[in-house]
Amino acid sequence: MPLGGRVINHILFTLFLYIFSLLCADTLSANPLSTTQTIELKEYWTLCIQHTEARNVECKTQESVGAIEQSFEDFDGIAIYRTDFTVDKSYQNIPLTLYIPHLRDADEVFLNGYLIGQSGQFPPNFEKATLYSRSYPLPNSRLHFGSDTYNELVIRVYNHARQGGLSSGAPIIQSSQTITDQQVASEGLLMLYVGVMLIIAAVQGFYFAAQPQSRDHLYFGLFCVAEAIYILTYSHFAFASGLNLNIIFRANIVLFGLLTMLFFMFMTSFFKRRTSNWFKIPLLSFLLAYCVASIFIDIDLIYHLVHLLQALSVFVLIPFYLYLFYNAIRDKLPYAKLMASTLAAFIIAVFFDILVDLQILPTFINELEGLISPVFLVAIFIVLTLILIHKHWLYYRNATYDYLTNCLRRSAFIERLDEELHRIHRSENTLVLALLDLDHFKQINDQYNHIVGDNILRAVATRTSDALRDFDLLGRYGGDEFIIAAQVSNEQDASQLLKRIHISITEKPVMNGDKKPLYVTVTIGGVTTDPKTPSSAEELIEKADDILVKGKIKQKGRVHI
Ligand SMILES: Nc1nc2c(ncn2[C@@H]2O[C@H](COP(=O)(O)OP(=O)(O)OP(=O)(O)O)[C@@H](O)[C@H]2O)c(=O)[nH]1
Repeated sequence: MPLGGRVINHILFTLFLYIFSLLCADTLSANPLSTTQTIELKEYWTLCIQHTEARNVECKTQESVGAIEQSFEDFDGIAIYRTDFTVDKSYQNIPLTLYIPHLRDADEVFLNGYLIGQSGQFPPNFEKATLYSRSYPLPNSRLHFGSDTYNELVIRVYNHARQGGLSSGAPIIQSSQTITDQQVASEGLLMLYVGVMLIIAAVQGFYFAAQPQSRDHLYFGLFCVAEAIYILTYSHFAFASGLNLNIIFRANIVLFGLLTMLFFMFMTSFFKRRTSNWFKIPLLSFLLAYCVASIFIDIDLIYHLVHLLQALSVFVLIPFYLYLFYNAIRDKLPYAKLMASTLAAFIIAVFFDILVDLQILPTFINELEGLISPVFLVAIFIVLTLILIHKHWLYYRNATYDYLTNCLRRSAFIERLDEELHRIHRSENTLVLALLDLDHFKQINDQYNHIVGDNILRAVATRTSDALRDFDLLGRYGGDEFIIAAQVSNEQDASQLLKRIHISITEKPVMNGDKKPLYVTVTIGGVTTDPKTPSSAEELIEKADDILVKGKIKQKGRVHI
């Protein structure tokens, strides 16, 4: 595995450790029971329903509070959850708050007959407050204190177009301070997630600008922007923004489609898969139609669309991605395994999210919701970003440096030489440019083998580089030819430098495993610039080449200047 891959693997491993420690912390703090005292609500709740079209009311008792469909099937209308509780006198001076985890519907909450809060709106101005948890302060003046006086809690829910009610568990009552702390913490986490997504998007935008043929940077950047906005739709900031909640809800659903589309484009682009148009065009058309339809479709029907997209993700896209991973690993594409495992973690999280959303998991598994916590997703996105950046860096490196000797490639050398010549001319200094050609190298290759030849090329590069200063230039000009450029004081200084390089290459043998040590000889042809006359890189290289060719004919193994 290349060094970069190993480094990323270590980072990945560390991140996963970090995530799991955070997940544990997250799960603990997500359960307010473990931190401060909670006022127990009765386990038994009465649930009454009234269908939109019918007048009669039906009631059942729930042993532990749950979704409406646990007690009544296919319900559409107003459901009323009722329970009672006592509050000890010691709470008289403590502000208390009722916290309801994620509720799909609009709701109104009554304490001892008084409306204490509502989210969303009931018809006729229906607004669906589906994405948010609720917290309602319980006014002390409305509470009855003492262990023998009961308080009545009623939660009216407008359940419409989808099963719901108190499907995420029972509400809790705690000190307002605790609930606020908790909400600030989770809102802070969301905002951190949004910030990280936007930073990643900016980084990807930068890399895309530097290398426009790499569309994966573009798609991943756009994906992160869409993800940031998607997460914002869940924030309390959106809830309190005054925007119509149905509009935020629709935006959330549209973004879900957009994210699916961008993820598909990113995956096919990263794994360089030319997906058949028979697959791609209908798929992208469907996703586009989904996004447009989510804006205009009647809000009652929107969940049918969502279910369609969820089915497409589970039955078509996830198998397709697994097929991509399989092919990439089989073809040994760069980063295939690492990318596949990171993306697989992300896909599992999304798949899990879909199952939680459809409420088809046993309740205890829902506890694992930390899997889709922002910390987990941020870690995945950071790993993806590192992989993309490393891929870009390798691309840049391979375009700039010679793979075998680690010297500049010819084109990169000429580019840097041009810059250096401008600088040298402005400061009226002198530069020496020299070509180094190994003597009888073909013979070495033929007599030993190419691996020995490669070792010699590497050794020559290292020795030359050691003889130069950090800011001098060293490049590989061709097969067994190297090129250097260095600032010198005058021609004599240049000659001394080239002799020093010559000695450092030839004085010691190159050790050749258990075979005998090999001495190499090299011919060097160099020119110096005139501080008063500007010269181009091409002119200088041509002159040095002339001197080298003539030098090789005249006397090999020497410095000619
Ligand atoms: N091992 C190895 N050989 C290479 C590499 N690139 C080029 N060569 C070989 O380097 C040799 C260059 O030979 P020439 O420049 O023609 O001549 P020479 O044998 O060095 O002879 P003179 O330069 O006239 O002394 C060829 O045999 C190439 O196959 C490489 O990356 N690794």
